[in-house]
Amino acid sequence: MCQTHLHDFLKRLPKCEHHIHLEGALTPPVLFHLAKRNSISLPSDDNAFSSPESLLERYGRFTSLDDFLHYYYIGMSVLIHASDFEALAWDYFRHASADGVHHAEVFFDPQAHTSRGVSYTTALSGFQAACHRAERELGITTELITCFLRHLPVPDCLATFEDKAVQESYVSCAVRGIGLDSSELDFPPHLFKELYAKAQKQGLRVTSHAGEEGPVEYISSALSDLQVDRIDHGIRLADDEELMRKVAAGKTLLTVCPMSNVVLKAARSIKDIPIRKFLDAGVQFSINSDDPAYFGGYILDNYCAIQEHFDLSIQEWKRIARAGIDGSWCSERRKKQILITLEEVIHDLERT
Ligand SMILES: Nc1ncnc2[nH]cnc12
Ligand SMILES: [Zn+2]
Repeated sequence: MCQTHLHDFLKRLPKCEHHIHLEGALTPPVLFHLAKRNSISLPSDDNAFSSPESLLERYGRFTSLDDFLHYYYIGMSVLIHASDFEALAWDYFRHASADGVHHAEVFFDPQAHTSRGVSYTTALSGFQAACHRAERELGITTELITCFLRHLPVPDCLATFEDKAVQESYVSCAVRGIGLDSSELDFPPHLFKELYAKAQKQGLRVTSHAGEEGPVEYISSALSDLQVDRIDHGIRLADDEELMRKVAAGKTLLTVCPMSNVVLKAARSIKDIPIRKFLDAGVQFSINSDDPAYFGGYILDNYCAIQEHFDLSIQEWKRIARAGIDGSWCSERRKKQILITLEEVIHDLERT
């Protein structure tokens, strides 16, 4: 198939996105606009903040996950009102829709907002408004996931989890599950055993970032200590063949983010991401954008980057799309609808 046809096929492929931090959809122009409107001063001792262009240029030189997180937490300090959160998420959903996303399970970081005096309800109500609009106007179904910041003390995470407004959002199913993100090294999953046990007891779905910068042992700890349904990133899984076979047999979904891994130096290049090993071992994975405003691309850019470096077959793409549907936390009815679209796209392609 020629490149134009392939790009068209990848665009039409119905996608489920499982690994996108809504705060990571904050582009430099929107960041500067909100800083001005909300009278938030950006660091004056860092030249990167002199203009949206210089900030974007700095994003191209991240040296590690922590180097990125420094800018990520400063960036989100401009989010104050529910309408800011709504505009941010809506901007993401419009891109996602153009890229062929049918279902999106999106992360946000409550502690990064409550710690600077913005209430959980403010952030949640803005995000929810955008989710409802995405369903109404774009036909994208959504689930919200609260991520806990692993660099903060465990008691902080537990207190946030137990907070009345947070609990209400779980009980009402406004939020479907929990995740664990931020600096990975030195913050192993087992520290959060109590949090995850509580979440599961309440019937929440659970996932965790593991094996992004951290070693493969963090993946086994997330599986055994936290009993996660999914692993976010998980590229270090290829370092342990036995665990890789176990993950494949258990059909645990990895939410892989290729462009993120290269930009944050978790992988030297796209070709070093173990896509071929995962396919050969039968590991289920989806392809995601992580923080699209920071890593230079949305979900379709990530699909195209994988195609460019691995030259996958139509049937391999079908397997990836199918794994994304199976590993989603939406209803069985919704999964069936997306599956039908997938069959139609493949059928159309095979006819031409
Ligand atoms: N790639 C990533 N890893 C860990 N925490 C994050 N928060 C936002 N993006 C992240
Ligand atoms: Zn992430």
